Amino acid sequence: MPPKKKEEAKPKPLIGRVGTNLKMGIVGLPNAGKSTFFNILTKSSVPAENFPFCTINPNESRVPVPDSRFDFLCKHYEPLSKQPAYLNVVDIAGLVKGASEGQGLGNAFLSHIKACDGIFHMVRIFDEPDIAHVEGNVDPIRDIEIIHDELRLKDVEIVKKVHEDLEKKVVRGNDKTLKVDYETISKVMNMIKEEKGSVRFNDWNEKEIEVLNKHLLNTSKPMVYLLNMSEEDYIKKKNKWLGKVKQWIDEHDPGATVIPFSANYEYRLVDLTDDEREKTVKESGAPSALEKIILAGYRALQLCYFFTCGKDEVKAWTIQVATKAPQAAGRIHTDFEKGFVMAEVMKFDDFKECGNENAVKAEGKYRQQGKNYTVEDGDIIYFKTNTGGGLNAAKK
Ligand SMILES: Nc1ncnc2c1ncn2[C@@H]1O[C@H](COP(=O)(O)OP(=O)(O)OP(=O)(O)O)[C@@H](O)[C@H]1O
Ligand SMILES: [Mg+2]
Repeated sequence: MPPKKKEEAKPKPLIGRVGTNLKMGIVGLPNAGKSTFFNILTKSSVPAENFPFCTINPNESRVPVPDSRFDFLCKHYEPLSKQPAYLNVVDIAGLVKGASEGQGLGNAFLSHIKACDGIFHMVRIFDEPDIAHVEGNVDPIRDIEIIHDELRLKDVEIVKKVHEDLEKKVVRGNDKTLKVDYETISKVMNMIKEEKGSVRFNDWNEKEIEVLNKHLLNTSKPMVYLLNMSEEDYIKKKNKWLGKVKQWIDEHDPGATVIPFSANYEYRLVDLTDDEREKTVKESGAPSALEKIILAGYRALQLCYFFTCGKDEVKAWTIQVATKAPQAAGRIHTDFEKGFVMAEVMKFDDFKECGNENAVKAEGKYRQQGKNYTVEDGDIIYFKTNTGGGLNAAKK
């Protein structure tokens, strides 16, 4: 008897919006360093001033995702056009205690967060007497708790309404089609009613995730903590809050990415020429944390990319993790999804090791994959499609 074909584990759907145009929002108290960080990321000219609420409208930017594999491919193919993957980042005005009840920019700010898919949580651990702190003094744990609380309280407000509405329909109206919705939302309500409760901390099943994705709650968004320290502390790798904040996060948000950095130091580095930057980093012994931060944001959104390569273009195509080959082809053109025949896939490491496509083929490592193939990060792909009658190798 032939061996039973192993069932491929179906990946769980992701919590959040479906798509590749996802965004990280920078969230934190006023004067935490959000706009400074945004400016560094984009080198754009958002005002970064020493007064609260200098960012009134959300500012959005696209930041190239650094990747040595992409650089290698560009060097190899010397293409006319180079298209890296991008991370979308939004600078959001500072949130204050009571925002969920309309304090500060209140609800406007919270609706900006709603439009984001993940959060860079900017935490001020720099002590700088000239830069005002809305709460009067530097205390990052209190600040983190304020942000968590406001995000949670806004969710409570939203969920309460949804819950009441579902209760009417399911309990009183006996509408069975909304039973899962009602049960899931009741579970969410019990969870976030509690102080420090968060949707993201629970392990939801597929049906529940479908319900959650109708509401895109704040506390379901992945969070990357950025601990903004003074330049001096960053270079010395010492700060009195660092240990305490990490411990708090370990306890209350286990598994979250935490990156200490210094917005001031990065701001200085970003204006230097490559040579000057290299010299500064060598002298200080403190490398830039920017690449790490961008990658952490990209990963938090559960995005990855495959490459298409040729003399015309080397391009990284963003997809959500666990995307199948036809849907990945659909990123290039919707016709490629409809007319998908196969994906010819090289692994980047094989390509690097062998030196060129023919050598990869000769080694038998150039693989033809069908519609059930799950594209992996860094795959180099040629799609074959039957659009237009014939069989086409489709790159772009
Ligand atoms: N690591 C740091 N050390 C010292 N000063 C810093 C650091 N990071 C930022 N600053 C300074 O703090 C001030 C406020 O920064 P920024 O405008 O970026 O804050 P913000 O979080 O965007 O505030 P708002 O919510 O009001 O928009 C600026 O003067 C900036 O130069
Ligand atoms: Mg700002």
